[in-house]
Amino acid sequence: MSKRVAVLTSGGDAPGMNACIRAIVIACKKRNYDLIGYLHGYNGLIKQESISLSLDSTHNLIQQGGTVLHSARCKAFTEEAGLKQAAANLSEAGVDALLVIGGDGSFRGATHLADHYLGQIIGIPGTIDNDIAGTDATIGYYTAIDTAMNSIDKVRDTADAFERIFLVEVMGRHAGFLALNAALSSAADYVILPEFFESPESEIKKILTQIHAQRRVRGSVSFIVVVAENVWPQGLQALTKALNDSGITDVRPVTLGHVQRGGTPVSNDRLLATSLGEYAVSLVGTDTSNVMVGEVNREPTTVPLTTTSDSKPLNSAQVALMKSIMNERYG
Ligand SMILES: Nc1ncnc2c1ncn2[C@@H]1O[C@H](COP(=O)(O)OP(=O)(O)O)[C@@H](O)[C@H]1O
Ligand SMILES: O=P(O)(O)OC[C@H]1O[C@](O)(COP(=O)(O)O)[C@@H](O)[C@@H]1O
Repeated sequence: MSKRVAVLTSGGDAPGMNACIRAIVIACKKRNYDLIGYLHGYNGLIKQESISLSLDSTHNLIQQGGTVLHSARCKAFTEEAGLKQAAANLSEAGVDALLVIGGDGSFRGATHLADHYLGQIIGIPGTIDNDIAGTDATIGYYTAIDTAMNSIDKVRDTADAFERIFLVEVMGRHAGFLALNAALSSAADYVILPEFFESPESEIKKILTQIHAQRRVRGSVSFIVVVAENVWPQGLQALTKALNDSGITDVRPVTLGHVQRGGTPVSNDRLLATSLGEYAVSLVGTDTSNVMVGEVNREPTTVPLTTTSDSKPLNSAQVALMKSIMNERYG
């Protein structure tokens, strides 16, 4: 039986969201489903701002960063009136299934929408932070690692030239996946992660141990500290000052910021986005609802939307590697 499907992108945009939209368009076309795209995240649902997505719209889409549906954070959707309006609009538009590409906040919103909307809701994980339980990786995460790594490589060039200490802040909201992988892949010297942060004092002590030991072994060389955002109280400037106060001068802070959200998606993000988009559409018309699709060990999975905010541990082998070759390299 033909279905009407809707898709939107919500929360922080992530490279690969367009690749996912492309897969959804193709999968819907194949099954003869109608597809509409709501614009600006949940705002589009409330304001009935939508576009039809035809096969023409998929041309050259897989490699584009950002999202052609635009994204947003929508305050009105966190209120009962907004949720009810969105549900009423979906019913009026005859939407049988809503696909939400977004992060854990978007899935919390989708869970609340399910109290008012009787159609199917399927989440697809899209965020550079990889902070969603129920999937090994999220769309956009792999590209953001590469972007951060490439930026840190460039910082390394100037750090080496001046034999300076650089602090590089990497995104991730309250999770350390991006910072850990960016640090490992760029051969940083130390990484500060929310998962292991104890106190500024103990962290400064550990950094100083590494800097002094490294200088004893190798002389005056560069030293790169990757810092996950939102970890250091009062931010990177405060960490710079704390190091200055400890006798380490010539420290430069660099915040990578939103550059990490942009760019053409790398192959792993395109592949994940394409698989998850197709898989989500394959569930339309089944009894499965209020779930997120994901991939675990390269196999498609579904988990209840309500569990996607559960805590997700860092990979233990990577943590051991991080300690061995970075944070505890010199004992
Ligand atoms: N508890 C909630 N109830 C309703 N909507 C929510 C809730 N939490 C988040 N949302 C909606 O999801 C949007 C995106 O969430 P946010 O946390 O900003 O990004 P992400 O989905 O990337 O984690 C919010 O702007 C809001 O519209
Ligand atoms: O774009 P904003 O609103 O400045 O938000 C920045 C936040 O968004 C992110 O880039 C992505 O987070 P979400 O995917 O959870 O929205 C975080 O890493 C960062 O903390």
